[in-house]
Amino acid sequence: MKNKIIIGTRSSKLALWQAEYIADCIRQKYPEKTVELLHVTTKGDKVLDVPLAKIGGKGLFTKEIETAMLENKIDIAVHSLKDMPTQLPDGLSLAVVTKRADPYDAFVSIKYDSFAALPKGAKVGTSSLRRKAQLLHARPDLQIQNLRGNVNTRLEKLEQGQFDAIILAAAGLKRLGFGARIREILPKSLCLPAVGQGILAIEARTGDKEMFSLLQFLHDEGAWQAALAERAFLSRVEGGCQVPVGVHAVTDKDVLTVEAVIASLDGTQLLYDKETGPVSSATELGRKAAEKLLDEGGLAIMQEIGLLKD
Ligand SMILES: NCc1[nH]cc(CCC(=O)O)c1CC(=O)O
Repeated sequence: MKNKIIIGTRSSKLALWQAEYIADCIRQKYPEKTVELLHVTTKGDKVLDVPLAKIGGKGLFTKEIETAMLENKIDIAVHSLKDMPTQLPDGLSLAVVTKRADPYDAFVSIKYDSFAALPKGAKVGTSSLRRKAQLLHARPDLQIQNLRGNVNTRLEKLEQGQFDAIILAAAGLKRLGFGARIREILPKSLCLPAVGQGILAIEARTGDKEMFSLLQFLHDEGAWQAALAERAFLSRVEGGCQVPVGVHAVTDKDVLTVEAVIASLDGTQLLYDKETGPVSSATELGRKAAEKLLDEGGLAIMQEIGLLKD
């Protein structure tokens, strides 16, 4: 049995909060164990001047951490599930996902109370094609401008007056103590969240029975089933987190409902589907939503984006 557990994490404030949170949970559950963090820099942390969609590449925020785990430098890694590719590298698996925090996107602004209050042509900052496409679908007049950097940097840019509003994941804002900056949680009818948004995932070496059983106390069944459905959707539509797709699954006892959208980059086309069925078919429901949307024109949208992506 290991006495010391090393958690690999990125060094952004959000990543550190998340890794510390899991470290604390483990320390409380197993007071006899030492839990340490090891900071790892990923490509996504280094390349800050390029829109995410242009850097592309799977595992932009996870690859270097996964390498450290395969080299036994760390035991487990804590990630936002949203940042994890659907296909994990050989030798690594999802050990557990934790209870979901707020899954939705938040409207943050100094001047305006709500998304609906934005004047014509307002400047909205977000680097996510998913948010951009859905917001433009509702409000084609808006100027959606690129906004990259970690949560703290993005809030600073808003304060400097570069934007009328910015959109960030509510979960990240709340974790970092910025919940009071949220003017409005965007309803899912306006902006469906990203795969896994609000869920923390712990990755471990496949077959590391000790870590898997040690972490079981963090497992949340509802989040796990939602993650299965949402990740099945994403693996079918492909393209990772930087394509204009949103998907959100919720469980209610034995029933799972998954809602999904695929949109064109300019928001003019937006395809929506909703599937409901038994929780035991979470994966099938996610896949079914993907197949339907691809059939109904989603495939053409994805192909067009593929061409645009030089
Ligand atoms: N891509 C960055 C990222 N990854 C996870 C979160 C928020 C936390 C979460 O969704 O669990 C964020 C920030 C954001 O999108 O505003």
